[in-house]
Amino acid sequence: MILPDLKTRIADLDTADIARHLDDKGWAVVPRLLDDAQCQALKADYGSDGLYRSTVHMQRHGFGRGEYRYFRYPLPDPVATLRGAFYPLLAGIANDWWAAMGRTTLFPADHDSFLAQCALGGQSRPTPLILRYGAGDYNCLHQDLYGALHFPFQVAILLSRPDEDFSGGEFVMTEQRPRMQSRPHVVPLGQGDAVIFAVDEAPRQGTRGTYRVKLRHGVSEIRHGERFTLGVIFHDAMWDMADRVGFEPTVSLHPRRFSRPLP
Ligand SMILES: O=C(O)CCC(=O)C(=O)O
Ligand SMILES: [Fe+2]
Repeated sequence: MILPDLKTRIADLDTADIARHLDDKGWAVVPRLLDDAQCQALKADYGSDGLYRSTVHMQRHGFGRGEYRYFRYPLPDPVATLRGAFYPLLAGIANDWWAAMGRTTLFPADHDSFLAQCALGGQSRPTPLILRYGAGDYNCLHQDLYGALHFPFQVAILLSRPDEDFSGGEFVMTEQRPRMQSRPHVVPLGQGDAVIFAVDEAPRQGTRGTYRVKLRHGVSEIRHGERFTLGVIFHDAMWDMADRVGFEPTVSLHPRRFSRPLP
């Protein structure tokens, strides 16, 4: 089922404004994308075992503390609508970023074609997920890379109310910069807000051309209550379990400077 209102809302978003925020910070917020009822329904479905292909206890893998569940195909709504509607909006920005970083592959305009590319490379397990944290839980800085192929953006939607359902539990990102100290970001989110953010690398303009920064995201400790998030990742996964990348390299990023290709 496609949710026409949600689909139209996403299609009507100001792509240029989102691109500016992503270029500037590596993330952009869409306020109140899901309403209370949609957030409640997603949270209530956390216990519906049949919707999920696997459940991950983060502590067992050293990913932090808390739990998440990967949806199985076919994705339920609004997850399917969100994934299908955000992809075309972001594919153009993704192609601009890839070109700025000197990469030649192009992202197709529709999500089904991109998923077909993932499947050809052995990545066919669905990656959208719901995360649940209680008091004392947190999510270590990581990247949701599940194979050789990845789409450069993902979306997370906060399903709980800050200060009412939970306190603490802020969505954080670090931006690792070549030969510079890392820059922290704390993204302010209310219930139903969506944050679009960079999965891995982002291009930045320097005085000597474009350079790359590496982004990781996570969640600070929940002080009280319960916090749920819906995560929408556009590439499918090669692995069966919760593989994700989070290790800090022990050496600084190789600078990899290059210039924007000529038009
Ligand atoms: O709970 C959060 O806000 C972070 C979710 C996350 O790591 C993701 O959606 O990939
Ligand atoms: Fe994540």
